[in-house]
Amino acid sequence: IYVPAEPSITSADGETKKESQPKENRSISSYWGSDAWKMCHDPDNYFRSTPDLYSVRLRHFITPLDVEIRGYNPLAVRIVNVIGKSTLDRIEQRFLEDQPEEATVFENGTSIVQSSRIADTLWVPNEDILAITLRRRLSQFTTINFKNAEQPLIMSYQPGGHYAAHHDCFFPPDYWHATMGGRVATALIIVKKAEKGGGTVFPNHRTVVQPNPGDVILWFNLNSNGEQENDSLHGGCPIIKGQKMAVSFWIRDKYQYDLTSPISGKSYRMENLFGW
Ligand SMILES: O=C(O)CCC(=O)C(=O)O
Ligand SMILES: [Fe+2]
Repeated sequence: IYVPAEPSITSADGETKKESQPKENRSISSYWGSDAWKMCHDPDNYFRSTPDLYSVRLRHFITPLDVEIRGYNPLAVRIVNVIGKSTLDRIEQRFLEDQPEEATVFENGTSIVQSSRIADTLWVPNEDILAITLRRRLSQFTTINFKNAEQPLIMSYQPGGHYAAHHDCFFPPDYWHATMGGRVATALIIVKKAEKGGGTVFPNHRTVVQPNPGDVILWFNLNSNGEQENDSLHGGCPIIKGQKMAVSFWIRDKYQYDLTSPISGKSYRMENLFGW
């Protein structure tokens, strides 16, 4: 396959700028719909909520790959235990050694601090050996071209931290859209798991994913026409106790030569993601 030159995407607005401003005096629950909020606080009741939800063990070359399907349309999966402990330690170490910043949300063309998202975040440059290692590993078991992803973002959530339900794609399109396309999919590596709370909720799939360190949650935000999948709505549930750490890869839809859909205008499916 043809592998394009590595793009050097930074943040959504093309540079990591941030406007520091005080947090509004607003409760975090006010950023959530009551339904999603309820799901976040009762994750066990939102596991097997769809009748055809199941786990599969794929034979990926010789490696077994356990995949928990949490939503079909669009696809949202949990891939179990695919990132090794030493790699997770490296991620955590980097976060501790470097200088994380307050998380921002992208609104009206600029990145702002807002209490719809409370976390500490650290971008890992694309050319950094850690980013290269992670991309290489993620490329081993999916058809996605991780070279066409934004630089990975390490996120740490403490009690009170959360990321209210949202879509990952930008409308109107962001700075990178013209050259790299939209955020077709998101891969979230789980580094540390909160003791209580901190699942990833997909309100329209009616499910809360409660992954373990080493798992990857992967979902599609766009269909093969580049249109937003409304049911890709998701959020990071509030942390009640402990700390959650994860790494996000927002994957752009240009140069995804192996991630093709036979049916134009339709959602990506398992066979597109795992390539059989
Ligand atoms: O922390 C989570 O569970 C969700 C993170 C998220 O929404 C994202 O990285 O786009
Ligand atoms: Fe997101």
